[in-house]
Amino acid sequence: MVKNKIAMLDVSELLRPEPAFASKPIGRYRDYDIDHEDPIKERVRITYTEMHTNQTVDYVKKKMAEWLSFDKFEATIMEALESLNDLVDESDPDVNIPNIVHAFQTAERIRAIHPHHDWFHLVGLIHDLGKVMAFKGEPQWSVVGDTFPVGCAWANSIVYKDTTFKKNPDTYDPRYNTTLGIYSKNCGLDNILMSWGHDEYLYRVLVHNNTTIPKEGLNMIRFHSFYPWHSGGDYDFLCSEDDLEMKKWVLEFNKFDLYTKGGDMPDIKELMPYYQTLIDKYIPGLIKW
Ligand SMILES: O[C@H]1[C@H](O)[C@@H](O)[C@H](O)[C@@H](O)[C@H]1O
Ligand SMILES: [Fe+2]
Ligand SMILES: [Fe+2]
Repeated sequence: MVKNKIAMLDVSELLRPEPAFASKPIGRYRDYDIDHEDPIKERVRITYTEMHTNQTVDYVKKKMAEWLSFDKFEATIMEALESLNDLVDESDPDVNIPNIVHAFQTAERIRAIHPHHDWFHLVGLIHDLGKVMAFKGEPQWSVVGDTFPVGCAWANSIVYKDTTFKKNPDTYDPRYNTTLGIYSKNCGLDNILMSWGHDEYLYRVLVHNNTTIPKEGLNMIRFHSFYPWHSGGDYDFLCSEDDLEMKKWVLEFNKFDLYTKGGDMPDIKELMPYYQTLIDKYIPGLIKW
């Protein structure tokens, strides 16, 4: 069933040509070089330093217990989206404007390339909505940025890996600092503890509220920030065969998530009615967050 739906997507997209819509040269995205004189680079570096210092097995378990009771507030998807007007993501070297613009840029480009998959347009629009946690007391380092598994050794492709984990107690914990750590080989991504952030939270919110977004769309949301895996070439040993199959679709999503950053400003007001119809179709009404 799931496979059929995936097969309907345009596979030529999977060749990952340089997306024609990228607004700057591809190599200029995701620049995490350290430059203490550059205020945006410093903002990004500090956010990751706090994240990599504090995201531990115990921390993730605590956050899951706290957020996955879905008793924090109620809001429609559109209300949550509008709140992103007030959020500038401090982990992102490519976006220095409110996240709602990024939501519409991602969604509109997906819509242009995959016109027939309306659920995919919606995934583009809402994929970062888990960032609402930042308005409910979570520091940005616990909400935004790339994700990575806790409970096993930090992989080399994690950004700033060599400098930012030095004060994290799990770095020195023999239960957690081997390649496999607490996991078994190919145990499946569903069975690992990921650093706490907006991906897992939104995925769980959608499932809890009985969304009808197809599985491949839910996985795009759940793993879109797992760059060390989908783009860094690490952690395949934790994956099941299904996970490896799914990676192609996460990468397909990533193209739009990343390379639309800095592109044309969407006319949000004009686009709202179309996206409201998608919300009504796949995740209507008041949502428990
Ligand atoms: O800084 C960005 C941003 O926080 C995105 O929402 C997240 O998905 C990316 O992984 C990250 O690099
Ligand atoms: Fe994101
Ligand atoms: Fe995003």
